[in-house]
Amino acid sequence: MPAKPLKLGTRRSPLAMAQAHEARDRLCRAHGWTEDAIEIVPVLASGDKVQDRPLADIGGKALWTKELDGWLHDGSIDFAVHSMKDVETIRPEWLTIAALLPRADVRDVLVGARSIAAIPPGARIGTSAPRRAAQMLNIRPDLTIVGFRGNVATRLAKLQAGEADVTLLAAAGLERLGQTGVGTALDAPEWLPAPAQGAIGIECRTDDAMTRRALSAIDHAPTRAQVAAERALLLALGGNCHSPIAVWTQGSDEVTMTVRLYSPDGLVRTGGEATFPADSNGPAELAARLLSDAPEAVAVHFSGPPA
Ligand SMILES: NCc1[nH]cc(CCC(=O)O)c1CC(=O)O
Repeated sequence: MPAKPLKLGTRRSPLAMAQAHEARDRLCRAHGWTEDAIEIVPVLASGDKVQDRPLADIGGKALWTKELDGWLHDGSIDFAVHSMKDVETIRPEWLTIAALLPRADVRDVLVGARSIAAIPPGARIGTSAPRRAAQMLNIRPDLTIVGFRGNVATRLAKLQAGEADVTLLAAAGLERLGQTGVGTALDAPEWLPAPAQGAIGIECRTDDAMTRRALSAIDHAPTRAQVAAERALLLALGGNCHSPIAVWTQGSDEVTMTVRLYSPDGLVRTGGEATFPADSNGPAELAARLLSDAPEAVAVHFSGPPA
């Protein structure tokens, strides 16, 4: 057992809490600790406080980690558990992603229709994610997008209340909330997930050797390989949460990445696929190739690699 309980910081949405419990269970199991070795410390994140506007318009992914980053920095917590999909591509040096838990189902789930083809003409799709909106409009330009923020239960309730006809949710989130019967999972390569979807990451202070060592015991190498490749791709594309990008990675030592970039209205799309060793320059090379091929309507949403 650690000398005193380790403090695990998490957002307090039901999904974030489920993920925090999964992290605690895995860590205790790996080290033979009892549950009281880890104290769960929940926070209401800025991203959860503002529900009426798209995240991309109010400050982006930083709003999911701002409070927990502060608590890590001042020592109020020892580590923080995040959906890697929500963690910015560039993180401060003093933070380290010390563990990635085994990736869950990476797919999106369509709720409200049995398939994309079965969605009635002109139906309203509830989503605030640029990738989901663009991907759907690319396949079904007749559909209308309506903004749809909030946690999983809120979005399902909004759908029930008729605020939209169809919505899209991550299979991983539904699974972790025990809602496995909901909707139809959409398969690649027709429909691609978001970078790092389905992966839970644990961050701690880079100089906290003890916590890093404890977390390394539950790091899942294949997930790390895929998430690292997807984050390297995002970095080299200069994408942010406004940029409609979809990516699907298979493999671990050697990875195959299938990528699509869109204009926000979904009308213009470019894409590519490549296979390379996970720890190579492959993601950056693929990004450079995609950007050099990208039509203007797509390219303006990607700024390229940082200078
Ligand atoms: N954008 C919010 C968010 N961040 C992570 C997940 C689901 C879990 C995951 O992808 O790891 C969700 C909900 C959703 O997209 O339906």
